[in-house]
Amino acid sequence: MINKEIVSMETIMKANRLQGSITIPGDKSISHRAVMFGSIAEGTTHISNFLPGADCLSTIDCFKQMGVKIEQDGASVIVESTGIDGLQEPSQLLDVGNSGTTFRLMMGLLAGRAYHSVLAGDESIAKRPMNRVSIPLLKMGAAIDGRNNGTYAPISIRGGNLTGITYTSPVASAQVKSAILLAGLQAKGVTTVHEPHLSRNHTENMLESFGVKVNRNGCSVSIKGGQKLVSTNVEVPGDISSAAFFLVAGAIVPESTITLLNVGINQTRSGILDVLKQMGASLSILNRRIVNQEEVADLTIKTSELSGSTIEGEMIPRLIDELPIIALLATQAHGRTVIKDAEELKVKETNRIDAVVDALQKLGASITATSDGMVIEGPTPLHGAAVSSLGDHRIGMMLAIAGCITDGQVDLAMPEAIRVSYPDFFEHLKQLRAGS
Ligand SMILES: O=C(O)C1=C[C@@H](OP(=O)(O)O)[C@@H](O)[C@H](O)C1
Ligand SMILES: C=C(OP(=O)(O)O)C(=O)O
Repeated sequence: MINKEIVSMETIMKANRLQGSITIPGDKSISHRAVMFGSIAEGTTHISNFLPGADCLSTIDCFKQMGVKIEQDGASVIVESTGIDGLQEPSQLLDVGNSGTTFRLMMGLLAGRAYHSVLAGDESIAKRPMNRVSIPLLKMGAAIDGRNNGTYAPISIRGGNLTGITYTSPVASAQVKSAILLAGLQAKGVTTVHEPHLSRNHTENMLESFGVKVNRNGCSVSIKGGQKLVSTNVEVPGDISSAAFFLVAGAIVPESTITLLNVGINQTRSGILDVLKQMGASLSILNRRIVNQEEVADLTIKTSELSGSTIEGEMIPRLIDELPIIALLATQAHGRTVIKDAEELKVKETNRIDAVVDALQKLGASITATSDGMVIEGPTPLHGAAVSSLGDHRIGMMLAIAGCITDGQVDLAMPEAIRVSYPDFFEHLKQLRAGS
């Protein structure tokens, strides 16, 4: 969120070209889950290529506070647990920092624990709706409260004694689905979640790796309570949501060729690849392989002639976090791009419809907000301006990539927000500018 006092500033100048290859850091969603599931599985879990971003470090801190032994050294993590019943009642508030994923998945987990806990986070977290998770967890029998009748953090939970439910979620949200499944794991009977479109399925994939049986049927998933997780090793693939910034950079900066190594391309996450192809980008998907139930590939992108497109419906959950950078891509495409069915953008780290539209308008883009997305006309030359990440990592990275094509520099306030998901972002951008 906007601080009155600007902490720091990053200046980004136009790039003549971007060349080279980057190994994309670990996936944020999968890193969170590896720590969480390792912490409730009996035994030792070794995690490699863990994302040491601020959000995932918050997840580690929360479990350490509940007595789990976790050693983290960069991208390598060792979790030692006696199982879910070994999690101790936290004596202090659990601080998730800026991480919605930590908050909502922990709500589901703590709903099954027969003790008291309180979850809180930063200013942005305090504005994000948590009732999407409190409502189903209350139905399962947990006692949950928070500001505005359990809607906003801090949220207090007194868990235990849960009964399985069948829940139809009004939103396609992996955080909601995962929270209910984690509560369901500790509930009597079977718990089923139906969602309007399939959201990312890393929870289902990884629960299976930890020995839990999960039944999937289209947009529905069921789990039987009482199953125990058995520790395993997790190799985290690179994060496609981080790769997206350099995919777009490669497509819009002149004379560029960028290769991104080790990128997770799970079908429920790879909407950005479909959109790039649909818009005419020169994109190659190479060396496809499966790592721990997750598909991985190397991606090469070149400067491309692009045309506008419509992005809507079931595609939205497959690229929800990529929409800010897709908006930038659309400013350089011929014709109109329409993004709809994306109201969820309003409840992320910022209202990402307003944040994207305001910032890109400052740079000279032809972009307007709609009630459920945005409309962009292109191509438009962009110019430099003073802008801010507003404390939102994805807005910060989008603006840094915009600075690579603007006439005149982009002065980006609050660039430190980027540490949440991509601590090496500016280093990687520098390497590509240098053509290494
Ligand atoms: O489950 C996850 O790891 C995430 C799910 C998505 O949120 P929603 O579940 O709110 O769609 C996504 O935006 C977030 O960055 C990570
Ligand atoms: C929305 C995001 O994360 P979270 O919900 O975990 O804060 C994101 O990474 O873009």
